[in-house]
Amino acid sequence: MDGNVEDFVETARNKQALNMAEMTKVDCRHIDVFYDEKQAIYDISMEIQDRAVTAFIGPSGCGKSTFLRCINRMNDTIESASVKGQIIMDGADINDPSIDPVLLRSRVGMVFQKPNPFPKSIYDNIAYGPRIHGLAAGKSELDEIVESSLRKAGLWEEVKDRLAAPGTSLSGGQQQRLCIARAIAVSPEVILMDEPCSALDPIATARIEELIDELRERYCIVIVTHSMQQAARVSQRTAFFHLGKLVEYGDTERIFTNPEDSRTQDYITGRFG
Ligand SMILES: Nc1ncnc2c1ncn2[C@@H]1O[C@H](COP(=O)(O)OP(=O)(O)OP(=O)(O)O)[C@@H](O)[C@H]1O
Repeated sequence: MDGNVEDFVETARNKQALNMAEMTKVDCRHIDVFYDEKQAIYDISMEIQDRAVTAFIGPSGCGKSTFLRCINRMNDTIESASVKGQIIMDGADINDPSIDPVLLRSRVGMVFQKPNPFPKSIYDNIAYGPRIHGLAAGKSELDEIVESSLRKAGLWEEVKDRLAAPGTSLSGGQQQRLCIARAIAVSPEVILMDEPCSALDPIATARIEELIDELRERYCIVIVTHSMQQAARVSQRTAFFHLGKLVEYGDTERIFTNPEDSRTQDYITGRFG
């Protein structure tokens, strides 16, 4: 064998780490979405990796949010919307009639553009999901879930002495971290974020971006963003959408430095969009 045993073991560990990091979490196959007769998404297939951040970019109206909503069946809530194709998660198609969309949405959490805390206390915002899904056996377990979710969202130190205060009494950036903590509280596997920083100032945005970077070690994260800088800062993979089609998808660094398609190049250099 070339080299020493330590080198060999180290290489094997690195390979394993790489394989782990590159595992597919969500496999989207031939997705079409229609709003009544109008088609908004055309035959999109893509594999989204686990323990990584995938950014969806593209000009306004290209279908980023529509496609994102397919991943937790939020389009079911829009009467005119219909989705075709398969989305395989852990071996099962999430669109199969046997899948309960409410349970699915606890596995695939969502954070929206505008922070939307419930009109409840900070504590109850987090405790709500675990309560309805029966995730805590009693009060002390619920307290633990609330604390650990707030810690993971980087909010615990700021709110631990005011858990009974309304969620809406927090600043915009804190409210968005509260919504992230609420998503985390039901132990999701995937977190979808639809322009989560668009209502925040640069400091609150930086805090959320740091948080996304920490969370990617545990979750599969998909973020829709209009900010090229944000996509480049937080994601490992980037998908460029145009007119309802997936034009290009790959490692963020390559997409931003050496895109294959002229439409991607034009968009990232600000020539359109
Ligand atoms: N509820 C809806 N009913 C009918 N059409 C819709 C609905 N939501 C989106 N659309 C249409 O589907 C297309 C894709 O919209 P979508 O919001 O997914 O794009 P987007 O890339 O996320 O845009 P933006 O960056 O502006 O948020 C657009 O033509 C839009 O008008």
